[in-house]
Amino acid sequence: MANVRLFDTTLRDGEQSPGVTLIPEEKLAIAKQLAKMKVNVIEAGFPISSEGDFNAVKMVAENVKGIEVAGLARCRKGDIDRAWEALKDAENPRIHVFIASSPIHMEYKLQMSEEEVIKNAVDGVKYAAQYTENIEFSAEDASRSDVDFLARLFEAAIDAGAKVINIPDTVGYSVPSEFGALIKDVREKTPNIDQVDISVHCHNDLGLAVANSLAAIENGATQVEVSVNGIGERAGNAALEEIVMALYTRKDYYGLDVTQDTTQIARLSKLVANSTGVSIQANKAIVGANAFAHEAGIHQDGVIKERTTYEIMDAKTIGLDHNKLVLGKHSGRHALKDFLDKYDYELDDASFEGFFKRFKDLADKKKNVSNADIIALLDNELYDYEKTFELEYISVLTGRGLLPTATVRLKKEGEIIQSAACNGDGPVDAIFQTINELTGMENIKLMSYKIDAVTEGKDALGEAFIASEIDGKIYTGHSSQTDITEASAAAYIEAINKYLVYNKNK
Ligand SMILES: CC(=O)SCCNC(=O)CCNC(=O)[C@H](O)C(C)(C)COP(=O)(O)OP(=O)(O)OC[C@H]1O[C@@H](n2cnc3c(N)ncnc32)[C@H](O)[C@@H]1OP(=O)(O)O
Ligand SMILES: CC(C)C(=O)C(=O)O
Ligand SMILES: [Mg+2]
Repeated sequence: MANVRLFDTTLRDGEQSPGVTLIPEEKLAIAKQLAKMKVNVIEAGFPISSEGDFNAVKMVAENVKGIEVAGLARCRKGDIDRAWEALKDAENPRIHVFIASSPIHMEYKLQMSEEEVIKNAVDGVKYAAQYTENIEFSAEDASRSDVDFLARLFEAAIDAGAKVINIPDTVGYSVPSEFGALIKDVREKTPNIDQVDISVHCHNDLGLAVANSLAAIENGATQVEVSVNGIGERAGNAALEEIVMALYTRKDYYGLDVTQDTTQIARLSKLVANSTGVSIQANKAIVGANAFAHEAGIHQDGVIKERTTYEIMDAKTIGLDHNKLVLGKHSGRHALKDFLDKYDYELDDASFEGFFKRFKDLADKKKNVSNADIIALLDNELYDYEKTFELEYISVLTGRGLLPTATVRLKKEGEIIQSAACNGDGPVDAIFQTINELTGMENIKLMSYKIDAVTEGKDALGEAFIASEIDGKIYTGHSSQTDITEASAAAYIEAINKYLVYNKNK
């Protein structure tokens, strides 16, 4: 059975979501999870755009094997050299060059004629071809371009050496029947198109990214570009989980094999939400909190009698399996290891011992430890990076008629530094003021702060999310603890640590 190749751009277009900055270690953790899910290509970044992004692409290229790793480049020698420098140690590197093809972009942005765009595209593809045969060429804003010009541009790019041509709906303007027809037209009008994969890259400005991508697949697209949770520039990209589950659930209709491991979806989605700070709306298809919840009595009655009355997918298919072993304060290492194996988490021996201790601490405080609690605890330590500051001690004094005061002690590079106490407008503000004083970080602007409960019940774990602006970029932090003041402090410190890692070579 044929299949469509999945090109994931969470780490490139996804990172273009307003307010998202991922440090290289976060990109690596996400890339490893994408590889586990068996996507075909990971676009790890745009190496010329910054030192941090160059390092991230390099880290992914060097460490994630068995998968193609792509880097983006404009049709400029400097971009292509930089992309190759970052990608060269990948097992299967792909250079992705692009140039805009619509009249609006050519006239106002590029200030180039059609012939100049073709020349730049051909020169860019040929220049990339000295490094690798694996070249993808994108015609930015293809859906607002003249189709005869697109066909000429693609013909020239293929002759120059492109192996994949990408047809983006860059501004999410198309509607499904029209976008499907565009793919068909390009196929009919581009004489050498049979030599290459046809890719699509759809944006969600009108909420049609997934529908447009599926229409393209029906009209012969062989690669689809997606991002986890649909994040990306403006309203985002086609959501990976929606495309995969549409093809999987409606195999009867599309007749395509799904080669991805769908059971990795839930974990991937949570990892991306935690790392980017872009939370998932409750009614989001596939991965929203309500996606498998039933509220109405008639539905509940139907599901109790036969699940498929109201469920077209089984939650287990996306990895929301319920572990039968009950883990709690009486569980030992074997049961916890079994849980980690089942959910495919890899911890080395030293990290496992530390995690086992934290699990026991949690079980002492919380009667019922759910799978979600354990996964939230694991998510605190999914990727290892240089943590300059660590929380050593915290206490907060607050109440009616009291001036909220926090006392905090931190470790800096493993050594305990002095404690400090500060007042604030509220207890959380007092914590953050104290951390600012201890770390010497006076230039932090708190953009958002949120506390969620991981599960229900008064002993639920509290999950804190922070987004802070430091030197014009946003850094996020996340932590789950039984004590929300501790979770808030740890999340705030995580954002500071990420800033320090991101800027350490500057
Ligand atoms: C549709 C997309 O998602 S495309 C990817 C968009 N992603 C990003 O832009 C994120 C990363 N970008 C960046 O960090 C910066 O924009 C950089 C480093 C790439 C470039 O920065 P600068 O050199 O300061 O240029 P700036 O971004 O202001 O302008 C873009 C320039 O590239 C040109 N350009 C745009 N696309 C292309 C292209 N595909 N091929 C060649 N030139 C291009 C523009 O015409 C403009 O040229 P000009 O300076 O001669 O007017
Ligand atoms: C770089 C290209 C593929 C892009 O992101 C777009 O056109 O939206
Ligand atoms: Mg895009």
